Amino acid sequence: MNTQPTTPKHKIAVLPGDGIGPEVTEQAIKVMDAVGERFDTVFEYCHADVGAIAIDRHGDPLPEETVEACLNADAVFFGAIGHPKYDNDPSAKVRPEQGLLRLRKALGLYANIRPVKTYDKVLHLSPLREDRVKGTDLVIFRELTSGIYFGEKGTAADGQSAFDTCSYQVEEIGRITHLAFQQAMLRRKKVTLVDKANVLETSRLWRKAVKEIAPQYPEVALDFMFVDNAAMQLIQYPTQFDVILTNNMFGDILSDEASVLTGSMGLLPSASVGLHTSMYEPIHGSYPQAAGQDIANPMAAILSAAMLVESLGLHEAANAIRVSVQYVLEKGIGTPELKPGMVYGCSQLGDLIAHLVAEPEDEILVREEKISQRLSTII
Ligand SMILES: NC(=O)C1=CN([C@@H]2O[C@H](COP(=O)(O)OP(=O)(O)OC[C@H]3O[C@@H](n4cnc5c(N)ncnc54)[C@H](O)[C@@H]3O)[C@@H](O)[C@H]2O)C=CC1
Ligand SMILES: CC(C)CC(=O)C(=O)O
Ligand SMILES: [Mg+2]
Repeated sequence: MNTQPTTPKHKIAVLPGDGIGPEVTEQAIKVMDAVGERFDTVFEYCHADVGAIAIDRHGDPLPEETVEACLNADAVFFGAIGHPKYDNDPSAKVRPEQGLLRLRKALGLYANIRPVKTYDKVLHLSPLREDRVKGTDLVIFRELTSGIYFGEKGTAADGQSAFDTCSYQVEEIGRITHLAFQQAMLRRKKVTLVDKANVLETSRLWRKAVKEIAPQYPEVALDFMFVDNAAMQLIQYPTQFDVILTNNMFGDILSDEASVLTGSMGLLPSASVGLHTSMYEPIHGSYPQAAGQDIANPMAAILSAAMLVESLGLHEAANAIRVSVQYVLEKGIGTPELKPGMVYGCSQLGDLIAHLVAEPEDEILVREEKISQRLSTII
């Protein structure tokens, strides 16, 4: 009888999408393969189409086989979708974004978790004052399958008016609220509900529903902030936040804003979780201006891969990825949008981070040598 332990295998559905999506996804996969080798884990990938590429190939931004691939996987890695030919055509009936929204719904991904953390040694990457961003460590819990992005919408026949409806059910608010409070219990025990309860009925429902749940977590302090103020406070005094809980649209907007604290949209990862397979995706879009140029920052995608790996229980592997990304940034290595003088390409960074995660953390000196050796072969 063969008593050899078998190498664990994880099935990952990979949806590269459009624009820079395929480029950053390729780097994330490189890093996952490297970390898998080091920690004796195999990732088996099943590629599937979503977004504009899926419209081109299948006439549908979310073909049924893509949903099947996701439902049959242990986790989904998603790049980005979106193409200017649809962004510039308001009358387009089928749009890449519908693929993403439908996928979130099909997988029941009601919570999008977006961590925002600055590292002391790379505070200078932020365009904001270092003393303001120092110590930022917050996480946004964005409701992801309801609200105004999913409400009834339409345009009048004469083209003179249009509407989008925002509606929420108490149950939809409750399930993400529990996740946010559970996360707060593991952190600094503070939840800030961001809403517009001075104007919006749905926001008043959020306040009521969240207040009713809060007593189940007596150690967690709950406070409330209107979204316009929150947009300002996030830049002015970001360290006041621990867990931000908010609806779909406010979370979408505030998290792009929050990326400025760290220095780039290309640095923020996310996890979307809910009823079925979880999905890991950078917060950025398809950044079409950069597509095919090898200049997009792959770190958001690579850090999303770290969240994916973590979700599979591979904590050391996830940590190896995070440590390597941080190390590279600390060494002043990055894509051009981060700072003048950072001139590395998307694939160079993927190669470098894959190389770093492949071996155990060495002493700094050994790493220094490894970095310069590696750079000399990939530049
Ligand atoms: N999750 C998704 O797939 C998303 C898709 N979109 C779609 O993406 C397309 C472009 O939308 P935009 O509003 O321009 O948002 P975007 O996120 O693609 O880009 C906005 C800006 O962020 C910066 N940026 C984004 N990703 C970066 C990266 N990896 N490295 C360095 N800089 C980066 C660039 O300065 C870029 O101009 C649209 O079609 C939109 O619908 C937008 C947001 C999310
Ligand atoms: C299609 C959009 C809702 C995507 C987006 O901006 C996001 O999820 O951050
Ligand atoms: Mg967004």
